[in-house]
Amino acid sequence: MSNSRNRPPVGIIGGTGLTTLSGLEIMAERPVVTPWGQPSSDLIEGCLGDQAVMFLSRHGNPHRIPPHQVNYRANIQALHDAGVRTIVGVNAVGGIHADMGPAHIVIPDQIIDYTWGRASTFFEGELDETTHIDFTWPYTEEARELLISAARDQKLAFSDFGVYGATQGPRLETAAEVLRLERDGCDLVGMTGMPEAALAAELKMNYVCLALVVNRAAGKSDHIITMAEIEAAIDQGMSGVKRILEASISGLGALTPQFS
Ligand SMILES: CSC[C@H]1O[C@H](OP(=O)(O)O)[C@H](O)[C@@H]1O
Ligand code: HPA
Repeated sequence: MSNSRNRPPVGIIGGTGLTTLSGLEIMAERPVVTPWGQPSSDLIEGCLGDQAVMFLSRHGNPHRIPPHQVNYRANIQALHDAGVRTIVGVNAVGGIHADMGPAHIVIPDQIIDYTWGRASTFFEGELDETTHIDFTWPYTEEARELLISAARDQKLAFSDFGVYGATQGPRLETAAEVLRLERDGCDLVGMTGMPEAALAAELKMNYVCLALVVNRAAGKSDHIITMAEIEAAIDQGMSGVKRILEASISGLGALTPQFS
């Protein structure tokens, strides 16, 4: 049996409400620069149980980088170059689907990208050839199954499906925009799911999203969205997200890399 501490580290990108990862046994904190510039935070190298982990804070630590200004390319490249082959993107989202209310956990299976103007590919500039990756299934199914079985074992309220609509932000949506997202088939709305997932796919990395609903999407409740409501849902739900990470991390570390 392979020693899990010798396996490639699993990358965890923490979002809103997960700027640091409690429970992580920290070994080193590495400032990194990539050809695309600086990632959002230092890479925190540590262990979760017996599995090596590289943690990166998407909005920086402290949380200061808005979703449209995250350097997604630097974040994914930094994790790739640190040996990561599987990434879990943790996301706070608004719930559109009626069953996806605050503190509900979702492991989505699809994305629709509504973002614009973001540096969204590694394949540009002086190229020898054009590259069009397949992106039919944006999340690695084996990784999704590991999160789903961990959520089930932990007896958490969760959904094993969902279409993540990635909006530009940083403002929240109008009620009409959410109705349009719903007509399009979106169950969740967030601002950071893209281009993060596509960039990981371009570098042939396994990628999966672990989403925590922190509010009902605009127009889907009888009140406007407040930061107090979002913080309360994070307080209520983030412990479940961490339990899923802890319970699945060893399996994630053992996933077959798409490259060596
Ligand atoms: C009102 S909170 C919005 C903020 O939270 C989500 O971030 P992340 O996906 O990094 O957890 C959302 O995408 C926005 O950036
Ligand atoms: O309602 C939302 N919309 C977009 N992004 C979000 N992130 C958390 N909640 C939301």
